[in-house]
This record gives sequence, structure tokens and C-alpha cells, in this order.
Amino acid sequence: MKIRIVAVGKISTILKEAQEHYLQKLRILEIVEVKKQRTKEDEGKKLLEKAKGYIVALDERGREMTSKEFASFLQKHPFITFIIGGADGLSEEVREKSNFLLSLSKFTLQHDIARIVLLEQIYRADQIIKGTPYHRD
Ligand SMILES: C[S@@+](CC[C@H](N)C(=O)[O-])C[C@H]1O[C@@H](n2cnc3c(N)ncnc32)[C@H](O)[C@@H]1O
Repeated sequence: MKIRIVAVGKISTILKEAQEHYLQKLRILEIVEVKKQRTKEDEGKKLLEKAKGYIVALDERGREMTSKEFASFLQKHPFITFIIGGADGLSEEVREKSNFLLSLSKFTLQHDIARIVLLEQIYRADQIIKGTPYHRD
């Protein structure tokens, strides 16, 4: 299983440490950052250029799932790319070209916060797959 996160811009200083924490634990994961563009349509094209394999766009209007469902979902796809929109959100083209729209909750999250929530859920899913006590329910 290989996972790529494609996002707009560098993560803010206050969240960088959290990102590093999960990157060190998840060797199966890489983050590709594209430069902020003038419009979200241009940004969408740059994000899609970096997407590979099964494409999941993060969108509060997408489908929610439990952490266990997310773990099974990850296991089904050998290469998965998660796309996170910038401050203006995702273009229609990204929504149309993605295989799946995933919601992390009904809240609108700042895009760097969405990145950290996604990282923790990927780590949690990895622990569920490995059967460690990290996830208890
Ligand atoms: C600040 S939000 C964009 C809000 C924008 N007004 C919209 O309607 O899409 C930036 C990005 O963070 C991600 N995001 C924010 N909240 C989310 C949520 N609840 N579930 C999934 N992704 C979310 C999405 O990729 C979104 O494009």
C-alpha cells in the first residue's frame, strides 16, 4: 500500500511538527505540495497532475466513514492519492476526476488542519490493519 497526499502550499509552522510526527511513523506515505495558484481551477489542474492511482478528494460534502471502514478502504487500493483543496476549496474538475469524495466531518476545516486529521486517520488505519492497541472501540 502506497499513499500520497497532494495539497496546496507548505503546512503552517504551528502544524509542521505534527506532520513530521506522522510522516516518521508512516513510511508508506509521501506528501506532494503544489504552489498556490491565482484561481482554484488552476490549482485543481496542478493538484490533478500530481495524482496517481485511485484518487480521493477531501470534501466536506463527500461520504463519511468510520476508522475501521477507512482501514478496509485503504487496503483495497495499492496506490491511493488524497487531494486536499486550498483556502478556496476544490475545483469542479477535481471533484469530477476523483474516484471518491471523502468527508472528514460536516465541519469546514482549515486546509492544514484537514491535512493533520487525515494523517492521524491514516496512522490509525495502519494500526488497525496491524492489530495494535492504538485503536480501541
Ligand atoms: C477551507 S476548506 C475549503 C472550503 C471551501 N469553501 C469549500 O467549500 O470547499 C479547504 C479544503 O480542506 C478540505 N476540507 C475542509 N474541511 C473538510 C471536511 N470536513 N472534510 C473533508 N475535507 C475537508 C477540503 O479539501 C477543502 O477543499
